[in-house]
Amino acid sequence: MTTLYLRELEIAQLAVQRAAQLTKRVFHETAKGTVSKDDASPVTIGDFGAQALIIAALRHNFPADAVVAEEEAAPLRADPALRDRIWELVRSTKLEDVGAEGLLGGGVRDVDAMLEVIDRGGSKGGRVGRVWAIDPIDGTKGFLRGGQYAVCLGLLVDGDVKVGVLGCPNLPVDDAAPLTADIGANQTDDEGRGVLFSAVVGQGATSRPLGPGALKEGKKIAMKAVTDMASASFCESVEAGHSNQSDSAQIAQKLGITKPSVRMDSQAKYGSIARGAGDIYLRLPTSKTYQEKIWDHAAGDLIVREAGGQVTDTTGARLDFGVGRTLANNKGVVAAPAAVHGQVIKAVREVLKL
Ligand SMILES: Nc1ncnc2c1ncn2[C@@H]1O[C@H](COP(=O)(O)O)[C@@H](O)[C@H]1OP(=O)(O)O
Ligand SMILES: [Mg+2]
Repeated sequence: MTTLYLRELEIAQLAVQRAAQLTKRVFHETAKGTVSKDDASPVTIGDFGAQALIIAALRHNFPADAVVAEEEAAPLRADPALRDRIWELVRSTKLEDVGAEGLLGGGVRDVDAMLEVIDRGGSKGGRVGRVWAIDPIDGTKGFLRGGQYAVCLGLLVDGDVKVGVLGCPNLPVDDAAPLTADIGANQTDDEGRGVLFSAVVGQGATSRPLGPGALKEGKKIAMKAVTDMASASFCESVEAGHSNQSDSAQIAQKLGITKPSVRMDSQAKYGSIARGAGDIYLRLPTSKTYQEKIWDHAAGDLIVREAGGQVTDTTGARLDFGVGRTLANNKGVVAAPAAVHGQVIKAVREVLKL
């Protein structure tokens, strides 16, 4: 049994668990309407807060590692009221498990340290060394709708994803729960929800309840074998601007898939197919110019591959995480069980004329 990346995995899981605790607090305030639409965006507050907590944990444990994250602190330096609201959340979000909180270094010292850590996410990424990719709230539209979103953390070493962790506070804990469309209804109840997906390269993928208490042992997850395309299910973005939904409908038809797509926000899609709740994830370019961001795919890519899937772009090439902050060498994403991935790519290429 290899123990490679064991410590990275433990810290990443706890860092995501803690950050998700912060986003859940913001999520429930939004759901209850205590954050008005004219207020600073709850997404903004959750994003900055979660990013600060994750980077603080990484710097405490792996001070030499580079970090690629979405946000920078400039807007907070210009807006003390916003800064202070975020600080209040960051200061007061701790893991229930005191030992685990200690492993993460106990949070952030003061408000200036918070601004400083948020700004530590500016690495250019690249092919060399250790780089953590963070999306503090992936699926911001889902977060606002009361639907799916994910706290995402991946470790790249020399451009390859080695560790991936996804916290999905609004997915069912139960791996066998059927795949349903984005809830989108400002649900306020965490009962039965919240799952933490993890993978380490070569060691498989797991799921476990996201908490709030001490993390339980993970259960191995695996993609479901697709024996009959007619009954396969595929998922895609809720946002038509993120993935071309008419192309996906044509591809599904070509494959003989008869069920309508399941639309959900965020990398919860990767987690859902990895545990066999869905079968195929299609993300089809809507523009020639958009470059996917590494933090939107690093964790999901590894979790699906370690669960028996294959993840490529629309041409069938593996996602290249070593070219910087974006997946500049790739267009779109096609994730499916390894046994049928080639068949899916063939249909994708025919419809997109690649
Ligand atoms: N034109 C686009 N094509 C693909 N993805 C996009 C596009 N514009 C934004 N995104 C990204 O899609 C992600 C959400 O994906 P999903 O639809 O699967 O929930 C967000 O991280 C968002 O990035 P950003 O946060 O920069 O807006
Ligand atoms: Mg994102």
